[in-house]
Amino acid sequence: MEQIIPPHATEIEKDVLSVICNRPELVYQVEDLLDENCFYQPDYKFLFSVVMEIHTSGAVVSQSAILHRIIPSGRQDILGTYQEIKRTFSSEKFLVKNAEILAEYSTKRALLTKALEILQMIQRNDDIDEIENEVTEASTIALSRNKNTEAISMDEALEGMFDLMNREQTNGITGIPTGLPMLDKITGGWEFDDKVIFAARPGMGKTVAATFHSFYGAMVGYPTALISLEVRPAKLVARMMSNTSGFNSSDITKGRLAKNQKEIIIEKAGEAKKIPLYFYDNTRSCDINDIVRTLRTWHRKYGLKAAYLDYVGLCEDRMVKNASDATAVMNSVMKKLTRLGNQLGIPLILFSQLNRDNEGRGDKRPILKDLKSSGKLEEDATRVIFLYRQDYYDYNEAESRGENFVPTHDIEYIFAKNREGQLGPVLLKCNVALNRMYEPASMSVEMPKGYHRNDALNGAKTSFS
Ligand SMILES: Nc1ncnc2c1ncn2[C@@H]1O[C@H](COP(=O)(O)OP(=O)(O)OP(=O)(O)O)[C@@H](O)[C@H]1O
Repeated sequence: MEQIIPPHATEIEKDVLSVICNRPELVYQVEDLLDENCFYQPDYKFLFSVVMEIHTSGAVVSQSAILHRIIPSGRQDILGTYQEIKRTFSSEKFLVKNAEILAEYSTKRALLTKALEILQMIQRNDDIDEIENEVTEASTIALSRNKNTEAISMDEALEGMFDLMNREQTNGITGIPTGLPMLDKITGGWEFDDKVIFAARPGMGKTVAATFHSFYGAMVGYPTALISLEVRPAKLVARMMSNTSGFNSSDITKGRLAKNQKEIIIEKAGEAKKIPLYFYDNTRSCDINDIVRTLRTWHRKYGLKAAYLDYVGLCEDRMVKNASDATAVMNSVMKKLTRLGNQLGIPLILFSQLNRDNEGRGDKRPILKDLKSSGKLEEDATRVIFLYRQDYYDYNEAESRGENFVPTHDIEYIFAKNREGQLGPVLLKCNVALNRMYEPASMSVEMPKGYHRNDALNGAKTSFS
């Protein structure tokens, strides 16, 4: 393939650098417009990164501060370039304009790299879905070009408010129903901009909650992704069929049902076939980049309205150089998920495993501090819900004493963070053997008959019953 020289403008790069090296107080004018990738010439790129490091540390970008960074970095070879840039006179008048030109060149170079990748994929005859994903990423690069300079006008913001205000409500909520009205009352259902973190110790019911809520949302017609990185789809649906049939999920998966019971399961499975619930094959990859790409494809193909991920701590990220740095991996995973949720405009319901910090306390109910070791989870979440079942501890204690144990089926959904909503515990019921959640006043949640769609997010109504 013919070598293509990436578009760049070295003279403008030099001009911009000379202004900010001679008049460092002007750096603020371009700090949101430029990053080091906006510089093509390697020495200029390095010098810019040095200037920005000093600037973001809060220090004055003086000649001595610059030299103090260059000399220990072993890049004395760059001193000549720096002196030359200092001697160059450029007018500050064009600083912002020139910075915009560099940002544009940088976008064009990124697009060129992406376009060459796409070309190679086409030549290799790669899968069309993979190619489409790269094309989507290319348009994201192009769209993000003016993200720092374009304003949303008052008029546009008001239009957005009207869209929210006029959304159709179903059973008093605008978001995706959870299957539990008490929960919907507090949350308004999962909203398009939600990043919900469910956090709990192992065995507290994360997978029960993920399967129950995702099944319910899909059942009432919202195309939903259920990504479990530890339980295979066959076992996840066994839990769902356990809920609808009333047979213990392990009896289903271990082949312990009688013939007539199996017939009931076959009937329930027949009803469930059309439900728009999509499972992820976790044997293929646990890498967040593959998960994000998959969700983008499903959003396009199936019109996804919600995605569940059980659990984020199992995600890997091949882009993080030091894979053993769990905090760096988690932060990168959350950044990618948050960006995806914002771009697709769908709620993400993410599950997280807590470490043992709570176990040493008298009251073992988790608190926000327990999430701290999981990086930016709390920061990025719109809601944080801890799951807590006293039964779990009481069962273990009864067993160690050789006593009988009668479960209360109590489960607490503890809202530790809830944007636009109340905080504190909500007492619900959870029959773990049947994968069934319900409210204390009732025995079970009425699962909708057949599959119907009442799409409260966009007001569209269709029926598939
Ligand atoms: N078929 C069943 N019969 C009885 N108990 C069950 C059954 N299936 C699951 N459980 C119990 O239900 C509890 C919740 O299970 P769940 O898989 O939701 O936990 P989790 O929070 O996802 O934990 P982990 O991360 O360890 O999988 C566990 O204590 C588990 O032992």
